[in-house]
Amino acid sequence: MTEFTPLRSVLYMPSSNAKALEKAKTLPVDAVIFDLEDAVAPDAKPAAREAAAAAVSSGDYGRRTLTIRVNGIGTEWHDDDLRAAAQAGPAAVVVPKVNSADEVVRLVSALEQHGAPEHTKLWAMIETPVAVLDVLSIARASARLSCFVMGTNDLVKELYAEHVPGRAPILPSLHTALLAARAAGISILDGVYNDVKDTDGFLAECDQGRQLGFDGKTLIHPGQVEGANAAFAPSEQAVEDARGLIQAFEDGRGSGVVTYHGRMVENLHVESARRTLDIHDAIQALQG
Ligand SMILES: CC(C)(COP(=O)(O)OP(=O)(O)OC[C@H]1O[C@@H](n2cnc3c(N)ncnc32)[C@H](O)[C@@H]1OP(=O)(O)O)[C@@H](O)C(=O)NCCC(=O)NCCSC(=O)C[C@H](O)C(=O)O
Ligand SMILES: [Mg+2]
Repeated sequence: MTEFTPLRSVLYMPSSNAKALEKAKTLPVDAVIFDLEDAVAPDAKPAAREAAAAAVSSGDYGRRTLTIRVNGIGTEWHDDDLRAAAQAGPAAVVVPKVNSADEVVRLVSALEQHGAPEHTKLWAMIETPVAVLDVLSIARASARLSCFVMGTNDLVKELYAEHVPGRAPILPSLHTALLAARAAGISILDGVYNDVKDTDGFLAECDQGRQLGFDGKTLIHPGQVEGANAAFAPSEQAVEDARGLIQAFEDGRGSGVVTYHGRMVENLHVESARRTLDIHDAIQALQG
């Protein structure tokens, strides 16, 4: 058994879109976010809430990690969404625009009051300036908080910034959230890429997200799934290197440092290599 749950590809879909809900059963996504927030029109929200809860309870999505994104704190739909999501018992309830540790504590308490099972975690979206500025305390607010999800559209909007290749305007925010997630030992997912027809731009952003340290990427279209799965999985070369490096270190047992293919190897590199193999094994197990 491995402790990793792969979250390479995490697909949002409007819970009001029956076709999309059906389609997701056939897609090789690691996780699904049944959305009740931005992608659902106000009139459609009650029916979408029911559809999301039914989808989670259906057992029709195989090994995919299922989550529900509720409407934000303070909106007219939030309480009903949270209750329905808690009772459906998905892997996580995703809450947009979480702004403080206090909000996390209150969300967790509400989930518990609504009878959420223990396996239902909280995923907090980091998408406002105040959240970024307080992100470490948010990350540490509750053991039930297991993942950050970057909301890069809202972040760009709130900063009066622009969407540009390379994402320079929001890199400080992405780095800060990553630092907090790693310090707290939780997962963190990159934001979405809006242009569903721009494959090159999307793949470049996946590579950037992996290099920064994200565990995976949130997606908005089935055409983005394959690219994210490839980008956030260790390559064959990386797996081979990890095995070779560990072997080289074990062969040199007793000496704290060896070389592998000319590169210095110390215990910290072995730990990284073991993590690579754990992620690889978890992905293999998912596919098996
Ligand atoms: C972006 C879209 C509106 C495009 O829709 P459409 O033009 O219908 O796409 P296609 O015709 O290419 O679709 C082909 C088939 O795939 C299905 N489909 C499309 N999108 C999804 C999906 N997300 N999940 C599952 N299935 C999907 C179509 O039904 C077609 O099926 P078929 O005919 O049977 O072959 C659309 O992709 C879409 O609505 N995407 C999701 C949008 C969304 O959820 N937005 C909210 C989340 S993003 C966000 O808010 C992030 C954050 O908060 C931030 O601040 O950044
Ligand atoms: Mg948002």
